[in-house]
Formats: sequence, structure tokens, C-alpha cells
Amino acid sequence: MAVLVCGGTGYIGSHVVAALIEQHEEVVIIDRMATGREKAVLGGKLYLGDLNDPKILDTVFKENEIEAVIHLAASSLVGESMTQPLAYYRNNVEGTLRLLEAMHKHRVDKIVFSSTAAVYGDPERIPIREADRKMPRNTYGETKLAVERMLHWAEQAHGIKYVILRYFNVAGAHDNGLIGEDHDPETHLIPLAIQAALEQRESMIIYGADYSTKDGTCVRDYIHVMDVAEAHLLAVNSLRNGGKSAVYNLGNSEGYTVKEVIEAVKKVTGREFPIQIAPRRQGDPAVLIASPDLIMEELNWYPKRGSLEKMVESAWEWHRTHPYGYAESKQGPWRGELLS
Ligand SMILES: NC(=O)c1ccc[n+]([C@@H]2O[C@H](COP(=O)([O-])OP(=O)(O)OC[C@H]3O[C@@H](n4cnc5c(N)ncnc54)[C@H](O)[C@@H]3O)[C@@H](O)[C@H]2O)c1
Ligand SMILES: O=c1ccn([C@@H]2O[C@H](COP(=O)(O)OP(=O)(O)O[C@H]3O[C@H](CO)[C@@H](O)[C@H](O)[C@H]3O)[C@@H](O)[C@H]2O)c(=O)[nH]1
Repeated sequence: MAVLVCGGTGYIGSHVVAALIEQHEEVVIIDRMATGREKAVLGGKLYLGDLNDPKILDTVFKENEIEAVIHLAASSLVGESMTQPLAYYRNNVEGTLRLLEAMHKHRVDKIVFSSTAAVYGDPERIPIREADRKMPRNTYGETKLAVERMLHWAEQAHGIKYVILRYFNVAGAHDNGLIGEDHDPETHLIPLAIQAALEQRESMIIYGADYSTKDGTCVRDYIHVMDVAEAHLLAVNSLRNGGKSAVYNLGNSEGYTVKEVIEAVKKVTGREFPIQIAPRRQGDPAVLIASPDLIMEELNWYPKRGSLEKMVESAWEWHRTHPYGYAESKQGPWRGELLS
């Protein structure tokens, strides 16, 4: 029987696919390849299609014996979600609704869902625990929370068991050197700083240096993408073994400021680049740090690549050897031009 990975050509999805294949799992992927890359797929059977299309879902479930679903397919840019909220509801909420309808129809009753620290909004305490207040500050987080609630009710009525993984800030690349992060446009801090180190950008912008944190910049909990991928394997196995539905934070329980991350990039790459301070970015909470105690206790997961320097080294290795991502040369708007 196969594991269906929705969004398996994306950054995190491709690492989940690689981890499944390393465990000799049969893998089926569905992806509309909006932000994903075919070259990121190291194995499995790939369907090009959109979750909002019930016909392609029907085909995937009919042509394969699907045992469990790992659902990473989503639109996930916080800023974009504020200007296109309805598109985010359509893709993230309606897309998941279609997926759950197909699972119900084809009697598939296990799903692992990619949620986010963004469901918490401004946390009521640090480190954040799963039961803490959830009050998203952006549409992206709101759509993920809506899906979490949908999963709850789908279990009540249809017996679909779920594991919800609330990732904090995912970083780094696979140790095999073949896959890594390649977003266009890139919005994440570590790859952007590396682009500045590679002189693909003129400078690096810090969004807000007036937060009440130790150096005035935002604090985030970074987690290596391979540690994230391993958590998915444990989650699938837990559901296979009759484990209960559950919600887990996925982070390292350590926070680093934006300035600390930029310093780590300068140290690891051995390169200097200019920094500009800009106003705060809309929707950014000051501090997000996970308590991952629950997933450690219940699934025996623990992060193996937790240090910031190791994560930056891992990301640097990928970007240094793949300066244009999966493209072999400068292509597309940002690849050939300097952006600030
Ligand atoms: N990157 C992070 O730090 C982070 C943190 C928290 C949560 N997440 C969540 O993890 C998941 C993966 O994130 P990522 O960074 O790998 O993003 P990504 O954009 O690289 O990957 C998402 C993939 O899903 C596909 N997709 C999107 N909508 C689809 C649809 N309707 N039908 C079929 N395919 C569709 C895209 O084409 C892409 O390949 C997302 O759900 C995201 O919200 C990411
Ligand atoms: O050019 C940049 C880019 C980012 N930042 C800051 O760096 C921090 C991290 O930003 P980013 O890498 O964009 O991640 P987040 O906005 O924290 O969001 C990520 O992490 C969240 C969970 O914490 C997920 O929900 C999101 O999907 C994922 O993109 C934030 O304080 C940003 O303001 C800058 O200062 N300059």
C-alpha cells in the first residue's frame, strides 16, 4: 500500500518523499507544481494535478491503493495571504475539503497535516504549548486553523484519524546534496541571507529592530527540514499502529534573533553583505518558540540537527552548489537580476 504525499514536489514535501523512499515505502505524489519542482522528486509516482479538482483526486485514489495521506499542499506566504485572503481560503481550506471528501469516498482514514506556528498569533507564553491560545494574525494561519478544526469534525463523523504537525521555521537541505529550498520568490530569512552572501541580492533587509527582544529583532525557532521529514514518518507509523489523533509542535525549543541568524550566515559563508533596517513586517509576532515536549514524549521524536550553525551550514551547502536552485543556469526574473 502507498502513502500519498500532497505537495510532494515542494521544499518540505520533497524531503518527506525522500525520507519515505529511504524507508522503502511506496510513494504516490500529487502536486500542481505551482511552487514545487519536478527535479526535487527523488522517487515515487507523480500526478500533476490540483487538490481542488475532484476528478484527479478520484483517479489517484482509484489507480493506487492509498493507505495514508501526508498533506503539505498549501499556499504559505504570509504577506500574500493578507492581500489575497479568498485565494488562500480556496487553496488551503477548499483544497483540503476536497481531499477529505476523496479520502472518505475511498475509505482512507489516516492523514498527517502540515500546520504552522502561525495558528498561535501572538503567543500568550513562551515556549508555546499545543493547547495555548490560537489567535492567528494573518489569513494564512487562519486557513491552517480552519483545516485543523475540519480534521477534528471529520474524525468525529467519518473516523478519519489525523496527526497535525505545527512546524515552526523550517530550514536546511538534505544531507545527500540533491534537494533543498528553491522558492521563487524567496521570502524566508536564511535563504535570503545566503542569496545576499552569493551577491544575488544587493543587501539583506531586517524587518523591524524595535521589538522588545535582546537585540530588537524577531526571535524564531528554526528546525531542520530532515528532522521535520522524520516526524512525518513517525506520525504515519503512529496512525498505522492505531495511535490516537494528535496535534504536535515541531520545533527545537530554542529561539534565535534575525540578527543572530544573519551573523551565522556571515560566519558560515565567510562573506560580508550590507544590511538595511526596515519597518516591521505586517503580521510578524515578536517571539515564536515551540515546546516540542509532546511529540518527544508521545512519538519519541527528537531533533538531531538542532544547532543554528548546522542548519545554516546545511542550507549553505545546498545554495553554494545550486546557486540557481534546480535550474542549471540563470533563468526567470530573480535569477538574472539583482534584487534588494
Ligand atoms: N516552510 C516553512 O517554514 C513552513 C512552516 C510551517 C508550515 N509550513 C507548511 O508546510 C507545507 C509545505 O511548505 P513548503 O515550504 O514546502 O512550501 P512549498 O510551496 O515549497 O510546497 C508546497 C507544495 O504544494 C503544492 N500545492 C499547493 N497548492 C496545491 C494544490 N491546490 N494542489 C496540488 N498541489 C498544491 C505546491 O505546488 C508545492 O509544490 C505547507 O503546507 C506550509 O504551509 C511550512
Ligand atoms: O528578508 C527578510 C525575511 C525575514 N525577516 C524576518 O525573519 C523572521 C523569519 O521570517 P521568515 O523566514 O519569513 O519566516 P516566518 O515569517 O517566521 O514564517 C515561517 O515560519 C512560520 C512558522 O513560524 C510558518 O508558518 C511560515 O509558513 C514560514 O514561512 C521574521 O521575523 C521576519 O520578519 C527579515 O527580517 N528579513
